[in-house]
Amino acid sequence: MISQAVLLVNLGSPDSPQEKDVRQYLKQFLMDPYVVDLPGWLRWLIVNCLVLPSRPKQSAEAYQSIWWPDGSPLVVLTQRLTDKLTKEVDCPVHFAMRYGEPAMEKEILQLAKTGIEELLLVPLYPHYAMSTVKTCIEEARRVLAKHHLSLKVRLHPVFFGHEQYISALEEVTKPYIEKPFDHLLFSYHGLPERHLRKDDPTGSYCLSKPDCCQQPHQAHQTCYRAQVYKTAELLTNKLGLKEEQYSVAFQSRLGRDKWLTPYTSERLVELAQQGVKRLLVICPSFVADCLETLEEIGMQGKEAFIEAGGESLTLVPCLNDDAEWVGVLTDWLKQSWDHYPQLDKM
Ligand SMILES: C=CC1=C(C)c2cc3[nH]c(cc4nc(cc5[nH]c(cc1n2)c(C)c5CCC(=O)O)C(CCC(=O)O)=C4C)c(C)c3C=C
Ligand SMILES: [Fe+2]
Ligand SMILES: [Fe+2]
Repeated sequence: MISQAVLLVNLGSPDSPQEKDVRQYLKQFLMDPYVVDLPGWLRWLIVNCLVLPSRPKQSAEAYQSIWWPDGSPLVVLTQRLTDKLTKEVDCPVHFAMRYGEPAMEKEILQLAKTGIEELLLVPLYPHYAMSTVKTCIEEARRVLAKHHLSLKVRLHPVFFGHEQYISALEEVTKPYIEKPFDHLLFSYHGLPERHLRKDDPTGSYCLSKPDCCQQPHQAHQTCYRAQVYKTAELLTNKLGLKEEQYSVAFQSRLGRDKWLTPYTSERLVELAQQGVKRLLVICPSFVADCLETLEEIGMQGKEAFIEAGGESLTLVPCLNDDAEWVGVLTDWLKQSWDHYPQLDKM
């Protein structure tokens, strides 16, 4: 039997909600070439001259409004999930964050020192994007090369359409749709449209026509938009919702580029103006509640919706450390890992 370990990876948070820690975190995050995918000198200029002078103060206030006594909700919830999985799975289960602490480098090194031979990297993102999954893969590759580690690293694939993932989402959503509501909004984290084109393996399919994501195509293996629409379609089918009962929008736009549309901020106002009073919002691009769900939707979004004439905005919680989700991950981790691709063969 070879010795194995699991490393769950999520995005990460600042060390504290203080402005100086938020600045350091934003700097590391936004200097990542898979996030701000511009030539190095231009990225440096934008991050240092446009973002860092003002954003840390604004983001720190947002973080302060959702921070928990034991830390950032994203980190605390990922820790709780890890603790529950540790009790179910026979090998060590650790978690790391792509930005901030616990850093991927530290966790991979710590596991390598225990003498494990095989590591399963599980990016906690249902949908592929270069700013999430790809950057985790590249960071793992960098760490392996830097420390000359001969560890076999396998990658858990994205799970946007996996039946068990959809069932876990159904379980957390059901109690909310059983009460009266007018509309369910799927609010996914947005991306610059350019990222979709860059990741398109055919080089020409993504965004070539308005309904490109609705036609089956090999480009969808890395098409974030096609994948998020698939999650919405599968979940609403399971919940038995009609097309007019739900819609999809994209949140958290940053900068002046064109991001995926429609924007959540605009859609919330539109829905209120169309007469929607009781709105449910679900955010399936996040597996754990975080700044983007608790503050952007649960606070700012709610205020905007009510100001535009809506009556209530209810946020459906993320999967977090929900028992059904723990069961699904346990199943995936206990299966044979042979079919998970090896990083050095990808
Ligand atoms: C779920 C997938 C995510 C994608 C895709 C993503 C892309 C992306 N994000 C930014 C910029 C920011 N995102 C921020 C916070 C944040 N983003 C995600 C996830 C995705 N990002 C999460 C889970 C969080 C919350 C972290 C937490 O601590 O709770 C932030 C920081 C906060 C702020 O200042 O608004 C920024 C900045 C870009 C540019 C991008 C794609 C190019
Ligand atoms: Fe983000
Ligand atoms: Fe597409």
